[in-house]
Amino acid sequence: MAYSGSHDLALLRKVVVEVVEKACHLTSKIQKNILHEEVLKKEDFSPVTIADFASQALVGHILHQAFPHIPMVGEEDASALRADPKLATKVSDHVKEFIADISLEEVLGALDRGNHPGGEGTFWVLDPIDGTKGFLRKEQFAVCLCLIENGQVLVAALGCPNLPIDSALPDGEKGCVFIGVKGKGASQMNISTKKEFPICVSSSSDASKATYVESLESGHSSHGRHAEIASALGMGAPLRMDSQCKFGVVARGQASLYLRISKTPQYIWDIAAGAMIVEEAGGRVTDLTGRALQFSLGRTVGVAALFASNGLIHDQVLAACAPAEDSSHSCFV
Ligand SMILES: Nc1ncnc2c1ncn2[C@@H]1O[C@H](COP(=O)(O)O)[C@@H](O)[C@H]1OP(=O)(O)O
Ligand SMILES: [Mg+2]
Ligand SMILES: [Mg+2]
Ligand SMILES: [Mg+2]
Repeated sequence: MAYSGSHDLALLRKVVVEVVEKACHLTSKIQKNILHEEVLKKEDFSPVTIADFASQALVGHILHQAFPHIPMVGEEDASALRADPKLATKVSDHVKEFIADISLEEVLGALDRGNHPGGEGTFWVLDPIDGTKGFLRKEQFAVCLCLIENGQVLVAALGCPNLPIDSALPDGEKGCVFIGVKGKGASQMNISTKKEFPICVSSSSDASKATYVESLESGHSSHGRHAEIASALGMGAPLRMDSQCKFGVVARGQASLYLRISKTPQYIWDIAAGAMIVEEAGGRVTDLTGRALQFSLGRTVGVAALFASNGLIHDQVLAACAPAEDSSHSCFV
């Protein structure tokens, strides 16, 4: 459906793509030589690195300069860095490679811009590195940014520095950005050449011939439950990869289904950008009962289990999910 609001979507798209590209360069550079002491554990034992902090500070600062009145929901904040001045300086030095005159206090302030609670209204949503575990394994990760207005994602970009540009050439050139604009479709851009082309989901309506994709980490979603659903549909083995790159892989038709059956409510920064890009590419993203995801509830989408498909096999997947699904997986609000 065409967007009829007051935002200049072309301008937003330009800024979003440019800032995600910058964050891809920054995080890729850090990924090459990341040190053990540059990785912290959060309260939930998940890792966070200087690259996550630097990426959020860079994106937060640039967006604030361009759109001072739009707040941001981001995964990270500056509290760990305020307690560790040495690490804070390292982060700041990385950001300075892109914004020469930024001060340490501005870096910390830009990081703390991620503390917005979400809900109704207009705000950015940023996951500065989605798939930090993949990032540390030197595998897939994504920089995920979108703008939400009253629960609708208007513009989204997924920067995937390590994803092969052509899925038929897994050892070929890597590094792409998936882009979605409300009502205008989705595209894939090559990070180094800037070449861009429209993408669309697969045209396969036979679930038994479809490829599905899931997290590489068995602790992030239930591989066992995914396998039961896949088996009911007659699907083969999954493709496993870290991060929202999985949404990109569905959006460009490389896989027809992304299953994410977790036990914890999903954060909007883990879902919103990728889900919108799949929808703009012609696919569908819902919870296991077929309800659309809600991005105006706060910092989570309220559900723990969801899937993205090419649309054509969506009802078949819903039917396969239905019999054994525990209702406690579906709603946390
Ligand atoms: N225990 C967990 N359960 C579900 N998701 C998690 C868990 N720990 C981290 N995540 C988040 O899951 C996403 C990665 O999922 P995947 O396994 O599909 O790559 C990331 O957003 C990651 O956060 P982060 O952004 O910090 O990497
Ligand atoms: Mg994290
Ligand atoms: Mg994430
Ligand atoms: Mg993250």
